[in-house]
Amino acid sequence: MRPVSDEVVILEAGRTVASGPPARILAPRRPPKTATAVRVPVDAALSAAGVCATYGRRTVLTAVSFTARERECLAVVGPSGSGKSTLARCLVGLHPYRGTVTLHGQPVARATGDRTAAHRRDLQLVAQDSVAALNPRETVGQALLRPLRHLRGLPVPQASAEATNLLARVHLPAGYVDRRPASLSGGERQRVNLARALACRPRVLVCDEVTSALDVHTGEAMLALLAELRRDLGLTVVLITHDLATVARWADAVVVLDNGRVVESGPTAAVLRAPGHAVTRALVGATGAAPD
Ligand SMILES: Nc1ncnc2c1ncn2[C@@H]1O[C@H](COP(=O)(O)OP(=O)(O)OP(=O)(O)O)[C@@H](O)[C@H]1O
Repeated sequence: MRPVSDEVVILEAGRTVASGPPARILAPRRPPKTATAVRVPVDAALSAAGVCATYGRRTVLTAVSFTARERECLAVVGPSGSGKSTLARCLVGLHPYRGTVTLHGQPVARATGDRTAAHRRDLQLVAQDSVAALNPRETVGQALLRPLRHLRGLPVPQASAEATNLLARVHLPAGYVDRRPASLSGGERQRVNLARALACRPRVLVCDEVTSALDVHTGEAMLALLAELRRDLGLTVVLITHDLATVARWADAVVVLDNGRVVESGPTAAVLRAPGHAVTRALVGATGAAPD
């Protein structure tokens, strides 16, 4: 087709976004060099593409990209200070970032306040510090009722019944609805935390060092519970940890962060058998996590 006008104007939402000779404006454009081309698998549950984050002027995450497939346990590992918790906070909208986070193919807004209610429900964080995460003045029942009433919109009788179901789901007795956080063990508090995240019926859980404050036995029980929830509820779990022994036992795939960058990623068995980066080798060496 031969252009017949001297100038083309492109309007978007009533504003001129481009104008000029047809040959320039209508020519197919190359993607900008800074764009991150990411191929996302069809069964992707959560994807990060080129995520960058700062604290003030200090960059702590640089172009972090990965994909967690549906029902997968994807571990994010790295040394202390490598940016794991910051990444967890970016994923759930608690820390500002550049780049794209996609949930089941839909880009999510960068701040929790701007996210759709569905995105806020679908993507839940279980934080490391179960003491700080729970209000000491609230009973377990009150902590569970809030998301059930406000995010799920359940009336009180159904919300109360569902609170009991959630406690059963995390293997706690129904009578715990009347307990307060101070009267719970660390493992029990972390289960309440998990039950509260489950109250939203999420599709993806981001678990930030959820076992680091627990003894080995209680931590294993928590990881076994997460595996059970993946199987029974079809959840995808992003497991943030510094412990490669945990990764070896529970994760399908792993992303290794160092100094805010992804230095290695892939299926757990392959990465641990032949770690390609010095940081991964050091983590494997520290925990003796290499598979048989
Ligand atoms: N609130 C903050 N203000 C300024 N810098 C911060 C803040 N929180 C974290 N940082 C810095 O950002 C970097 C990444 O921290 P982050 O907590 O994300 O790492 P991490 O891998 O989770 O570490 P750890 O395993 O020790 O918990 C670190 O250098 C840390 O000092």
